[in-house]
Amino acid sequence: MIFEFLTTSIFAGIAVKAFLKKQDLNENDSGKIQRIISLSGLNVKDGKDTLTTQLVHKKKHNWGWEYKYRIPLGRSFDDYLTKQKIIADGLSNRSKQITFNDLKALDFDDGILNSLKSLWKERLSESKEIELDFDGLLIIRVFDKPLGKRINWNEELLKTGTWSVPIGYTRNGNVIRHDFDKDKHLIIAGATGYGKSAILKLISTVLINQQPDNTELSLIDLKGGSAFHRFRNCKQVQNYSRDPEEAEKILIDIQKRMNHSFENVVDKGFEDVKEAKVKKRHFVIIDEAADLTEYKKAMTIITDIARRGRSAGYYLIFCTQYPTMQVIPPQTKRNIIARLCYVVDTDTASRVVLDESGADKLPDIPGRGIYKNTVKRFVVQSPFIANEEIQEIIEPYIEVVKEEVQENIAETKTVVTKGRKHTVTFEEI
Ligand SMILES: Nc1ncnc2c1ncn2[C@@H]1O[C@H](COP(=O)(O)OP(=O)(O)OP(=O)(O)O)[C@@H](O)[C@H]1O
Repeated sequence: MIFEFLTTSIFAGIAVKAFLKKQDLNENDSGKIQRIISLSGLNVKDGKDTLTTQLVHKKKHNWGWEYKYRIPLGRSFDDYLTKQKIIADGLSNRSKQITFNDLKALDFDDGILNSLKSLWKERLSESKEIELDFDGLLIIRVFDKPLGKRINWNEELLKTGTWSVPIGYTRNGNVIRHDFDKDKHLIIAGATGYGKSAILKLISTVLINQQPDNTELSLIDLKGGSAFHRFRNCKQVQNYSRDPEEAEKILIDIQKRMNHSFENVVDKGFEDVKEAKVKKRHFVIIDEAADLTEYKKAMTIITDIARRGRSAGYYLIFCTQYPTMQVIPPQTKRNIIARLCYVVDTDTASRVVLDESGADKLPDIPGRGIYKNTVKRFVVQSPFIANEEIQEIIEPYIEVVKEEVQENIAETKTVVTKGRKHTVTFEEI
């Protein structure tokens, strides 16, 4: 009884203190931001005067705070973007916010002290996330909670019968989707290890599941890895290659078939396959596109698919770790409006992919990216699908062809014919 009274009082005390502290911290963020901005050299000297960044407005939202500042003459929004990480780190500086909900969510399997200690440690290492924007005033959004570092795949993300695939979750829990029939091709970029292959596998799995009879895939995996390997025998996969020379031949063939589709659709007066009520869609997925830059014919065909494939139902998913003008030629880029950019090393790389800075300022989290389509721009955390989950979803569509494998195990032989793999006894052969 006494123990219960004591623990309840301690928790209530901590919660009230945390709440007050949080209010105080948040209220103070505008001033703190101004200080960080001044200290990072963004004030402007004008004769004897020093022009500073002036707070004009601040507003509390359910996700955090939005501050608006007037920037001094002589400074541009880009100057502030270059300081985004400094501002975020300054605000994260040892912010210890324990809320009542955190306490409620604790399980005490490890004992009260250990549970509190690990919660405290978690809060200390948690960093605040911010976003910068500009609408004539500098807008700084400070989020109460960071976006999840890993959001696992769940089957509710599937939309059977559509060409819409999940790209990521926003901070308010909305799922952002890329609809290939609407937004058509997609460029995916990001530094090594930030989730490009993971999202390509997710997209392939979702397309196979949602439209098993209408999806056609050409998987070109030039990274020398094995990202697409498990898909190679799916009935939807028409081409699979890990070699650039072979990839070029595949692209030549795809172009011929695209021309045929183009004649059937556009030359007959339809705007695109959707209007012509053609059901099939062909996805050309290239990872890593930089390895094709030496292959001029392949690059020309890629540009052609980007330009005419949108009507013909030939959609390009163009993935690279090296976003430069050589790898993503301007003619290709012009025809691929939707972009997904994970963390990149430089401002220039971010601009090549998104036409704006920002992906270089994302926190170092795999799966964290900026997705832009014709309408909007979102910071997202892509869902992560494990290989076992992929296998389970694609298993019904795996066919093995033209191989005959002999296994001298007992008196059986595994026969692989067009269709499913099955095991028979020697007498049956
Ligand atoms: N959406 C995600 N959420 C959480 N973790 C992820 C996500 N995507 C990838 N990861 C983690 O990052 C690792 C690397 O991801 P991935 O192989 O997709 O990177 P990549 O960008 O393709 O790298 P590279 O170009 O070097 O092949 C994965 O093994 C996984 O552990």
